[in-house]
Amino acid sequence: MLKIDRLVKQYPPETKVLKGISMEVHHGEFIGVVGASGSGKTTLLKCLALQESWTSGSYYVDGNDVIKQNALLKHKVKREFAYLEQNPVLSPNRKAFKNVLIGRSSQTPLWRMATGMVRNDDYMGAMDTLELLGLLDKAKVQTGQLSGGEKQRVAIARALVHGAKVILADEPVLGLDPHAAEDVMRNFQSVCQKERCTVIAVFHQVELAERFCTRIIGLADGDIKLDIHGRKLLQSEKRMLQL
Ligand SMILES: Nc1ncnc2c1ncn2[C@@H]1O[C@H](COP(=O)(O)OP(=O)(O)OP(=O)(O)O)[C@@H](O)[C@H]1O
Repeated sequence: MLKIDRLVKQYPPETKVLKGISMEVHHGEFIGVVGASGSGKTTLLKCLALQESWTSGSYYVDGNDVIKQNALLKHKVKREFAYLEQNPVLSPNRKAFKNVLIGRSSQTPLWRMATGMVRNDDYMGAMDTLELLGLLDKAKVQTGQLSGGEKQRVAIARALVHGAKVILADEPVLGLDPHAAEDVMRNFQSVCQKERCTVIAVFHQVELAERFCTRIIGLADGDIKLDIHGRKLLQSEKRMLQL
């Protein structure tokens, strides 16, 4: 479904952060990206989400060359891919479902955004997604009053609500205690399985990637140094990735 061929990302004047990443991603995979701080994990996700330009390389989505083709295809990719940023910003004074609705804003006419009049479909979509994430009972609670794990699930719901096929999540459980992180990950995984999403997620904690991902990619110094399926990392592999 995704084919990345020799992706190079260089920031001016000459900081080469990604040095020629090649990989294929198949439909339904749940990939964990691990690596030491500064290895290029966030940059990789941003390039895949087209939030960052590519210095060079080819990118095929369902066989279409995204880099070379027209703006329409880029727009389609951006719409069908959800990018869940590190530390997502939520409005604490809005109810949880209103924060989720922001995820549908690209499909909402301006006048509705301005007047706050929500279409029934949008409302139902937000509530359905919150239910899938086990948060229906908190849908009308002010977001600022939710726990860290609940806020994280609101952010995930916001990313999911526009029916994304591919989810690119940067540290989806950042800052949560192990118990809450496990809970959020379990929800996240089951929703993605149910909705048949493909996921690429960055993790600081290798154990979470080992527990929830079907495949683990290890980055070091801007390149893929490890690509394993269905098993834990060996101690020697952790040392190589400086984890
Ligand atoms: N906009 C930018 N301009 C210049 N250099 C950048 C920019 N963004 C990132 N970098 C550099 O690219 C390198 C990789 O950054 P990136 O955020 O991708 O790493 P990471 O593996 O996600 O790190 P962490 O685990 O600490 O979040 C870092 O050395 C960083 O300083």
